[in-house]
Amino acid sequence: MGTTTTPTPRPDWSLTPRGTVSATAQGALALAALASIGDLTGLNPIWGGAATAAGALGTVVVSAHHDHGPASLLYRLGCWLGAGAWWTYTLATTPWNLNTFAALGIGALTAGLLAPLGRHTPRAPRRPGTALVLRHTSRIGAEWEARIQRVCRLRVTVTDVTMWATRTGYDVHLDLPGAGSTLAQISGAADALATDARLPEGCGVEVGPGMHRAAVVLRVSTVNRLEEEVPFPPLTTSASITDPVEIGEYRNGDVVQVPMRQASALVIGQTGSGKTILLNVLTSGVARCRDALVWHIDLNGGSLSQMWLAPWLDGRTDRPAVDWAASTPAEALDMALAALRIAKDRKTSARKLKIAADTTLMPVSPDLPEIVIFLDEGAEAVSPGDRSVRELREALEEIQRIGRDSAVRIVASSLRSTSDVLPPMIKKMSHVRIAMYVQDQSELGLMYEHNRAVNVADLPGPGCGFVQIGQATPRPFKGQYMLPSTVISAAVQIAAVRPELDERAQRFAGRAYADRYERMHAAFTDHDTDDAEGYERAIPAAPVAPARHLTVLPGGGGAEAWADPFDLARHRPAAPAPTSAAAWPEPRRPILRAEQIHPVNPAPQTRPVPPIMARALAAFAAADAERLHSAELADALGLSQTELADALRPYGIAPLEQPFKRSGTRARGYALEDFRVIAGGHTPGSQARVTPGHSAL
Ligand SMILES: Nc1ncnc2c1ncn2[C@@H]1O[C@H](COP(=O)(O)OP(=O)(O)OP(=O)(O)O)[C@@H](O)[C@H]1O
Repeated sequence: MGTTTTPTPRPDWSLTPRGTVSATAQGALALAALASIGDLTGLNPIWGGAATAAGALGTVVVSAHHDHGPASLLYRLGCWLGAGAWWTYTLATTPWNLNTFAALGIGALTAGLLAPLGRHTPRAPRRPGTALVLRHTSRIGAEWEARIQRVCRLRVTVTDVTMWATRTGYDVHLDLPGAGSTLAQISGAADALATDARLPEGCGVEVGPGMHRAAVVLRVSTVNRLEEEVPFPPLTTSASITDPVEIGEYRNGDVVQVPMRQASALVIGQTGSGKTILLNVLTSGVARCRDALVWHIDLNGGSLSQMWLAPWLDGRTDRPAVDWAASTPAEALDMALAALRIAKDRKTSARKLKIAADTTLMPVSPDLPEIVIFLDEGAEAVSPGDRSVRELREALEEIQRIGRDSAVRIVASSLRSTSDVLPPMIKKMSHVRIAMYVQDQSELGLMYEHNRAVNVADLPGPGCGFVQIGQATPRPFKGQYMLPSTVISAAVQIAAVRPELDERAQRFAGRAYADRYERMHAAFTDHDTDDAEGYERAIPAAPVAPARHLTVLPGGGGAEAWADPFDLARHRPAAPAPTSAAAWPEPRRPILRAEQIHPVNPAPQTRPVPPIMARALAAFAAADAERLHSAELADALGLSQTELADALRPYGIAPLEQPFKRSGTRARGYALEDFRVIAGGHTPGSQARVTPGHSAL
């Protein structure tokens, strides 16, 4: 058994204080020694004052550096000032009397008793980003912290609140508390949070990821912007399919950008939800690209393709804007099989191109364009229950499976997303999923796998929808509003500049593709309007830059020859000119501005003023105003703003582009002049009367 030896502790002769008492005693003795030396050497008291000031300043700087708390700083400052004052006093007088040493003793005792205050106590940790929260938004941040605690039982930290540029809402940035909390817990409670915040009807809370896994962004809308119209912007034709297609706006004013180079898309929506208008916007977004072609499968009586083909059917363009449109299941099958052959061929034939471009994705170009097949309400036509269309369905499904790299993509639309009408594969393979206005929550549930962030209450009406891109949370948006006249002028513009299908693909597409124009002409001319004269009037003679000038065509005749409201609607301003003026057709009739025309004598007979015009004119008269805000006019006519816009659209009357101020409020609205013109009144200073083909815009 061995013995253990305990090492003898070595004596510690250092002057380092062992505790509060020794530190206090050492301090007092050192001070007394300094006072004695000062007295013996006759040191000037000014050095005492200087040493005190330097010590106090050093204490402040060092405390700030070590982030000492306020109590610690005050204690250290107090010690320096007390000791310094005592020493300076002894230099000015003498330390050798009882009172002076009594003061030193009391000072040392006080410093010893208060010593715990001097310990290093760092400030309370600052909540990340709290300093960034501006004063006027910090109240909002505090409210949301309390709300999330109440509704989700999570103690989150709001790090920032930013107002939207549109002033119609704000973003709340927050950090989750950890301890197993996830973004899903908050997004699942989005509806409850919106209710708790008492947001107005149609407004809501969108929950999205932040900069890291524990960061969350709440997009809170406080004004229902989805009720406002998003006009279709002027069309440009130099885009590439590798750029996303813009289809509308989110609540915060951000543009909805849909990637179309690699993604297939699915659009659902009940009748009247705005599907066709959205498909028109998507068609223009793809067809305007220098490296993409649109093919339509339109088994729905031509409701999608008709207007895109109209300028070509009418002989105004040499080729249609839409490269191929199928109106029968047989031709749709020919199209799908042709696209499939092209996709398969490109898989191997594009290999050299990929190596040359050193890219893993087939590079598209005007010489090798992407093909996007639009299937208008055709999902039903390829529904799983229908055996007769099995081949078409299988071909489309295979394109979705293999056509990403080969740049053959599908945009399918359907009334519903249930598996009895929509092949599950088409839904599964659609990277972009858009659900236009529906009344039934279960429809949205089926489309977005019952994502709890998706609520039918967030869609105030037609033209609104949810869009989901990839795995992102579906977000409400308002689609761009594309009018028939805009489609037709876009078709003219696109037909002039779009690419042709590459020769190799044409060979793989076969005879069905080579003969397509004849069949399209026959099929879609059949659907054309009998009123050729009226239809010609609807086609813009030449594109004009959007401007709210009164444009009147010369003419005469009786009131019976007035333009149909639908024609008037189609004479709205068109998009800007295509790349070359030579591409434009000759105008049928010269277009003159109001100030350029001579008065026309009023016709003896006049058509009765439409009731909506009469009531609107009365509302302007009652308000004694030349302009009225949309809300005011809608109220006066007992309509909602959307109903008012819908009622006036056939007459070509739309709100003024620029908002204006009335009673201190700035908003968009209508001009009396527009109603006067349509109602057959006289524009100020003019005797011009609207005659057939006249446009009020
Ligand atoms: N983006 C929009 N902005 C404003 N209103 C819109 C918009 N989209 C659609 N609407 C309104 O909804 C109506 C129906 O639109 P659209 O014809 O596109 O619907 P749909 O779903 O194709 O209907 P259907 O299946 O019956 O043809 C339009 O006449 C218009 O009043």
